[in-house]
Amino acid sequence: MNWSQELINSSLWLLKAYSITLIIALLAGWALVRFSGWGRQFWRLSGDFFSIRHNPRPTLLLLAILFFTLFGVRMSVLFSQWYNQMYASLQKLDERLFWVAMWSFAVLASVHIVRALTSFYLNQSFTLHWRQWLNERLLSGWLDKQAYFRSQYLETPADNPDQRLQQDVTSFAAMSLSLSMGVIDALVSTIEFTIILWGLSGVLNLFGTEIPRGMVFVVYVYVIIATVFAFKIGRPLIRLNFLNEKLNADYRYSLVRLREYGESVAFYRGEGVEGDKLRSRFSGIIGNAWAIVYRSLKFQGFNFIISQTAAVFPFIIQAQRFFSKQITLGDMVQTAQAFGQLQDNLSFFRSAYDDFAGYRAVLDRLTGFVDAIEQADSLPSPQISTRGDVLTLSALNIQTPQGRILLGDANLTIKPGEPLLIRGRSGSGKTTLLRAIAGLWPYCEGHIIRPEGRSIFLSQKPYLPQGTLRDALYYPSAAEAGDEAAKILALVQLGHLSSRLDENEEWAHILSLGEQQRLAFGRLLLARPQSAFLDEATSAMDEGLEHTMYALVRERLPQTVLISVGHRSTLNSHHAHQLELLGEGRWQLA
Ligand SMILES: Nc1ncnc2c1ncn2[C@@H]1O[C@H](COP(=O)(O)OP(=O)(O)OP(=O)(O)O)[C@@H](O)[C@H]1O
Repeated sequence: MNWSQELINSSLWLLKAYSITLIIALLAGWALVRFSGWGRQFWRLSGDFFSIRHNPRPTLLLLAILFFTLFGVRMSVLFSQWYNQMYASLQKLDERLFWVAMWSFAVLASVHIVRALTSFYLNQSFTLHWRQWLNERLLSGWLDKQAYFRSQYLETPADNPDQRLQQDVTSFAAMSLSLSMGVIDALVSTIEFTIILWGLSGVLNLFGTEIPRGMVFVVYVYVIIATVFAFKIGRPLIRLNFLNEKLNADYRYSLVRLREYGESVAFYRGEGVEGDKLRSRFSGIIGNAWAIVYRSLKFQGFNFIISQTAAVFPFIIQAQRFFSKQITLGDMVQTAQAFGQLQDNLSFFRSAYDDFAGYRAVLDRLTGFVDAIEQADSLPSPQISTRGDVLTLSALNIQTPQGRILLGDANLTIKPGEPLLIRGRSGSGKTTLLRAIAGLWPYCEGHIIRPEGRSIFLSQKPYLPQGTLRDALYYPSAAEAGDEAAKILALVQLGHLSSRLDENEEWAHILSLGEQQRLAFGRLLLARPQSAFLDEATSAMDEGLEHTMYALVRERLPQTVLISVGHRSTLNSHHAHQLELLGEGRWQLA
């Protein structure tokens, strides 16, 4: 191998291949985005990531990855030539040439290792950045305008958002890159190795017919026939693997549910029913796994036959030309090697077809998720503004999603120091009125003016975040060090917990419901909001505790506009006014 010449040749080859591939890839990319449904889906998800104005880095990285992919193709061509040279030296018993070949290999292998590692690093770095970017885009869309909550009102809410955010985002980035670069690699390699094989092949005598360059045609026919059969035998595996994912996810979900509702199941002694369900789900997984095993036996069996035959096939075809001294041993070995490469590259398109079906499912799930976010954002929202220190409802109408009127034309003003109690029978719309005031209920018209400053909503089952008790007490603000938290705990009669303020526990499972409700009152006292909305927030307390909690709030937060929802008559004494929801939208203020 003439190194300086090879360096020039390879550089020129790379330059030419890079320019041609880049132009074709750009044109193909443009046509796919323009004319194919999935191309459009791809661009909708990630077009902004490739915006050079925003950030040129991803595009530059991609250009570098393309370069190293083509470099890889060139390296395999050089290795193929090396095989030829090496075996030629053995055939000629030329020791000098043999050692030259060994040194050449050292250089080639070193370049190959550096190239492969650089390529690996660039690929990983690009996929990680892409994944980070897409995760952030979807996560902020999901959180910012409360789509995670409001999307439940859509006709077709996005199922399993957790899977879409975690698994699909990961697969999208990795598969987009591996499929696109895989296609480029396979196409360029196919062209290169077809050229090599073309040069090595002579006239093939097949059943008395002479086919010039027959070897090249034979390899294509061989691979096409093998591909068709492999496709037919392997096809059921796609569905079985998909089913495997789904059955495992269902089993996991049932196990998580058992943990979540452990206490209720234990009280009911429901282990039998739960066990039956878990076992039946698990046996579904095992049944499917056996189907995969049997199908894989056939599939792998076929693949073994094909690959074992491919190992000797090119030798058989070239044998006659070798023994009649038309080609060297090097040519013979290079033929086998090029044959193998070509077979690999052409097989790529068969396996890519399967991957592509999975990729389209990922695209559908992710664009469905973006649709759900956009639709949730465009659901109507009540007009809410903040002004002064009173709460005003003007001409407020609230309906259910089905159009049943819950509150008709409500007009009222609530001042600090004059708390309002909302009453009404179950299902009359009390909680929904609070949701409307919080801006969470899309099905309402009218105007809501909330006092300026912070609002706090306490529900019957308070939300406790993961973390320490201190985090739970300050939620959603950041926890503060110091002994104010302990003082507040004592006030809400949770003094026995003050030594455990900084313990990381599943507090939602440890604290009783009454304790959780008192913790929520502590949160209210710490946050000192301008308005507070309490939805059956004392339902699990006895009347004495309820009295203490309300007395605390009224004494410590006299400037807070307070609205409660509740059924108990003991609540009356803590509220200056009562709003009674009478059904069909009628209401009465007392
Ligand atoms: N997401 C929803 N989709 C459809 N209907 C809903 C939804 N949320 C609430 N509703 C309906 O709206 C009505 C009012 O519900 P809401 O929870 O406000 O009642 P409530 O007065 O607070 O009842 P309770 O005293 O039992 O807590 C109910 O008929 C309920 O079924």
